[in-house]
This record gives sequence, C-alpha cells and structure tokens, in this order.
Amino acid sequence: RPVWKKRLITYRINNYTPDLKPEDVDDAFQKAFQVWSDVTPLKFRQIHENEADIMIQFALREHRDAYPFDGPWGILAHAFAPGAGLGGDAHFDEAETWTKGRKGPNLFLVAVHEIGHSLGLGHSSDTSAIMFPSYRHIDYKIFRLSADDIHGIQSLYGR
Ligand SMILES: CN1c2ccc([C@H]3CN(Cc4ccccc4)C(=O)CO3)cc2CS1(=O)=O
Ligand SMILES: [Ca+2]
Ligand SMILES: [Zn+2]
Ligand SMILES: [Zn+2]
Repeated sequence: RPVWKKRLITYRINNYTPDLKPEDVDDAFQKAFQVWSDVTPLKFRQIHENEADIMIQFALREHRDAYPFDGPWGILAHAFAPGAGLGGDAHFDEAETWTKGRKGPNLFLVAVHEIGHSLGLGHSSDTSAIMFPSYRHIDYKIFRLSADDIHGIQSLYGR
C-alpha cells in the first residue's frame, strides 16, 4: 500500500462549500486531521498557497478526474491514496448539503473517512469502523476511531 514517506503532511482547502461558514469548514478539517495525528507520529499543516500534499476541493459532477460525482447522497466524497499530483487529494460532492450537525452528511465525519484514504487506508468490513464504506450517522460529538481503524493506520505509520 502506498504511504507518505514523511511525517509532516500539508493540506490546502482550495474552495469552500456555501453550506457552512468558512471557519466551520476549516474547523471540521482541522479536527478530522487531528483524529489521525492523535494515534500516529504524523503532523498536518494547513497551507493557503502552492501545492499541498492533500489538496481538498468541493466539486459537482465532472471535475477533471475519472470519477464524476453523482448528485445528492450516493457517493459523498472520494480521495486518492498517497502519491504525487492527485495522490492524497480529497474531493467532496457539492451536491450534498454539508452540515456540522446531524442533518445531511456531517462534514467532519466524512472528512475523517476521506483522510483515512488520503493516508493509504482502504475500506473496512468492521461496521464500527470509520473506514466502513457506507455512511450512517453517528454522534459526531462522541466520535472515536474503532480499534480496526487504529490498527490499520498504525500498521502504516506506527504509533
Ligand atoms: C461516520 N462514518 C462514515 C462517514 C463517511 C463514510 C463514507 C461513505 N461514502 C458513501 C459511499 C462510499 C462507498 C460507496 C458508496 C457510497 C462516501 O462517499 C464517503 O464517506 C463512511 C462512514 C462510515 S461511518 O462510521 O458511518
Ligand atoms: Ca453524491
Ligand atoms: Zn474527484
Ligand atoms: Zn471510502
């Protein structure tokens, strides 16, 4: 599995969904990266210009990669495994109504899942894992990685 060969990984939010205040989008991603840095030696830094390892964008339908989005629900987002260029990038379907609460897909929760992919994780068959493929709402306030998620990421990056 491809993994990042460094411990400091940069990310850049290239555009913002109109569904939330920009500071709520920044906060959702900062908290989502922290979920993974809490259990690995990895550090994440947000940058605002130049090329970041993990380029984040919100997009509709066809958006210049081979994986056009599909309108509301269904695929909520996708992300590429570590590597140069598109590698590590995470795209979020703008057809969704992104929320920081319970209605609609919760941006923080989907971001935790996508960042898992950006770091090299695949899907899990463990229904309690954030890397389980299908979204079911869990209380984002009490969100915790499952043992399966932690074992998965620590097998790639250590603890
Ligand atoms: C909070 N949790 C999330 C959040 C997001 C996702 C995925 C689901 N998904 C839908 C999907 C994935 C794969 C195939 C079809 C549909 C996404 O697109 C991206 O986020 C999966 C899960 C498992 S969970 O613990 O319930
Ligand atoms: Ca969709
Ligand atoms: Zn894409
Ligand atoms: Zn996934």
